[in-house]
Amino acid sequence: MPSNLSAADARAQLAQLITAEAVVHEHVTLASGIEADYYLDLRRVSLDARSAPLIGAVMLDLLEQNGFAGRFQSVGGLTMGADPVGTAIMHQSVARGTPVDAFVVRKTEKTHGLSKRVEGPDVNGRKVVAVEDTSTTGGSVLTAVEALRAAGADVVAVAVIVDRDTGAKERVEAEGLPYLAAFSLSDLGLA
Ligand SMILES: O=P(O)(O)OC[C@H]1O[C@H](OP(=O)(O)OP(=O)(O)O)[C@H](O)[C@@H]1O
Ligand SMILES: O=C(O)c1cc(=O)[nH]c(=O)[nH]1
Repeated sequence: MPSNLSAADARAQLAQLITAEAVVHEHVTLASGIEADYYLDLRRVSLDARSAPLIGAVMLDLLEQNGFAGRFQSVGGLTMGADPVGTAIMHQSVARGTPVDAFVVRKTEKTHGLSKRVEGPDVNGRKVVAVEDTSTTGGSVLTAVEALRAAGADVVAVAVIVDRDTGAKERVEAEGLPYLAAFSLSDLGLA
């Protein structure tokens, strides 16, 4: 990503790539069991060399614009959709001279080795942001929040790339957490 790209240009380019690469108009069953007539395959952008750096920039901008600059030390979420989002933010934070670490929350605790649920630099006592590629019910990100709290982290916010506008915001806010989304459905021409 060119270092002189403005925040608005990064956001516009990312929206264009999501629309072109990740929106699949197909009948699908979602993680929650809900049926839908489109799917956001955001792994197609979070693992794409053109868009991954834009994700880091747009998500850091979102956090900064909402007052979280310097207020968290680590970022990540429930594997696997969240994993490239957390690492994109980490790499962009390093590029900006304000480094934050990343973590991965396993779906279940590892049954050998150190038996960890949250991988990466220890989150105990740290302020963290829980991220997602997309949220539908918010169930996945709240699973991550629960695991992070159990590991001693102070979760300060939830941030997602795309909000599907199907209840995640309300569920996350009911947990007392700010819910930030870089793109709404209308930003992507889906509403
Ligand atoms: O808000 P929710 O209702 O929880 O749905 C959103 C979740 O669904 C997808 O992951 P999925 O469960 O498909 O698993 P994966 O990340 O392992 O592919 C996506 O990456 C979110 O994690
Ligand atoms: O709710 C889900 O499972 C879900 C929706 C979506 O658009 N994309 C995705 O990866 N998961």
